[in-house]
Amino acid sequence: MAKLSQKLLQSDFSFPAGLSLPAYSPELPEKVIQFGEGNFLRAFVDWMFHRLNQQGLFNGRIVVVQPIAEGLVGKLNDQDGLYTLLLRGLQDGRAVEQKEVIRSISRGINPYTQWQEYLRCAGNPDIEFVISNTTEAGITFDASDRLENTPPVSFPGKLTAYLYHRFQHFQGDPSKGMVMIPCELIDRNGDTLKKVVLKLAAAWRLPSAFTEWVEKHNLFLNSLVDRVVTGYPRGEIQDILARLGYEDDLVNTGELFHLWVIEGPQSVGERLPFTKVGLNVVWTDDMTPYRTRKVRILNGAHTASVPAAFLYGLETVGEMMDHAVLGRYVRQIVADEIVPSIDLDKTMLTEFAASVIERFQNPYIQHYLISILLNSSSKFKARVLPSILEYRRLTGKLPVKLTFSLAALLAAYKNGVVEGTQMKVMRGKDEFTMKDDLWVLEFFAALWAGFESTAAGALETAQKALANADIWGQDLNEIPGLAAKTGDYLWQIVNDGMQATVDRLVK
Ligand SMILES: NC(=O)c1ccc[n+]([C@@H]2O[C@H](COP(=O)([O-])OP(=O)(O)OC[C@H]3O[C@@H](n4cnc5c(N)ncnc54)[C@H](O)[C@@H]3O)[C@@H](O)[C@H]2O)c1
Ligand SMILES: O=P(O)(O)OC[C@@H](O)[C@@H](O)[C@H](O)[C@H](O)CO
Repeated sequence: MAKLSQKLLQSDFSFPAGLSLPAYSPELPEKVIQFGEGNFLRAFVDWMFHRLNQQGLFNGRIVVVQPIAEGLVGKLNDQDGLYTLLLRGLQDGRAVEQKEVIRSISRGINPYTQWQEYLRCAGNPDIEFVISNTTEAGITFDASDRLENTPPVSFPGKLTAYLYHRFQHFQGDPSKGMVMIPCELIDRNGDTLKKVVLKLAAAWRLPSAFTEWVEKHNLFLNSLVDRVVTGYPRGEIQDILARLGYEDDLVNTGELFHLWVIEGPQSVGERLPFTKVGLNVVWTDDMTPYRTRKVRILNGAHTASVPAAFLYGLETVGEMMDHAVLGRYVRQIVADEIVPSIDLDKTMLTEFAASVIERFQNPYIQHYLISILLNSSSKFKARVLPSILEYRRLTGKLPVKLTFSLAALLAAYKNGVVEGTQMKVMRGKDEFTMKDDLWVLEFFAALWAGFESTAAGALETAQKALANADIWGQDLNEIPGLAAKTGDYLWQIVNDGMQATVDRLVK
């Protein structure tokens, strides 16, 4: 089979009916620089710019920078930046599949081997927007990072070097400032990125004129993204390629639903007219309610249910939703514990919760529980713990199932062995991998190594786990009753197994 490429698109190859092909020139100028070549950005931001270009409303393409040494830009360049995106779900009860070849990426740059090429982009006046999604681990201050590194290690380090080069190249021209729109799922991502860039500028002793230029003439917008992106469809790739009739190493999949909330001025919204092509992009001056709603309900429901469902023996979110016990467990968590813990309009929350349940049931996408399990401890802190604390503050009681979800998470590390940067754990006879920060994995490995298999041992394990303020942001033993209840559930999981424990809890 021929590989997807610009040449193939321009040939008389017979593409399948129903596949939408790009209708704009492959030569549009580069106007966006994007840090991250992962599944999410390619199924979301790059798809949105593609939609704008299809209507002639942006007329620009995206240079993709690989933020870490290993990645996909080689594969992207092999396919001239092209890839196939399949968006699938139910619309008014009907199965819908949108198949598109996306052309918005001009090329990929690996700054580890193409540093000068990377810096040349900073001197290109057409490139005015910076997009990023480097996972929650990406926007951090690394005191050991250096401007002299080619490239600096961290994403903010690379961005600071880029902005400094641009500042020098255009001699501080105020009109050459950039608009940064990070997509990382961290609170106020734009503000955080700006702080880290300014901290690096100070640490690197860059001139105050540069700092002033960054502050006055560059915008760092906060944004919130929402779409379930399931990535490369490994379980069905042969079937998909047979239907497409060509090779594509970068096939990407996701749901139809999408929402991008951007806290920024209308003037920028006019330069990025996503709403004119029917995209669900909201420009607002306060994204807080959108974020609380999404992180606590959608991500919270995932994080609070996935360890239990995975240890129960299930593989995907769809299976979990269809399961007699786990399906009820997730719905009860959302309706009875998460929604009541959020201090926002209840009708709006209930409607959003219903749409989330519907999205989780999407029969056309395979969202693997193991992929959601990644970095669960920091996700629990940001996405579930606030609901536990707020529920208790509002009702004086601990939410039963969310408390249980903490025990289920602790159980997921049981008897784990750290190998390299990952942890190997057994689920029955099968081995699986827990991926998290190494220090978190090492903590849990040591904790479970000292476990005494009794009810008292489970309580002690829970207490020690909850005492780790580096993980949870506070000593959770201070929450009355939480350690005792978590220890109790943990013992039930260890002694009776996950299946019997969840069955009992839900019934
Ligand atoms: N997949 C989804 O449904 C979805 C939806 C909304 C938000 N997100 C967020 O997007 C992030 C990426 O998801 P994805 O599905 O694209 O994953 P992915 O594995 O396909 O891509 C990860 C990207 O992050 C970069 N990266 C990883 N570690 C990094 C580090 N330490 N520093 C800098 N860059 C780093 C990689 O180079 C890659 O570009 C997730 O962390 C998630 O929070 C995902
Ligand atoms: O992507 P993660 O790993 O941060 O979290 C897993 C899911 O909760 C997440 O991907 C959601 O599906 C997504 O945030 C929906 O917009």
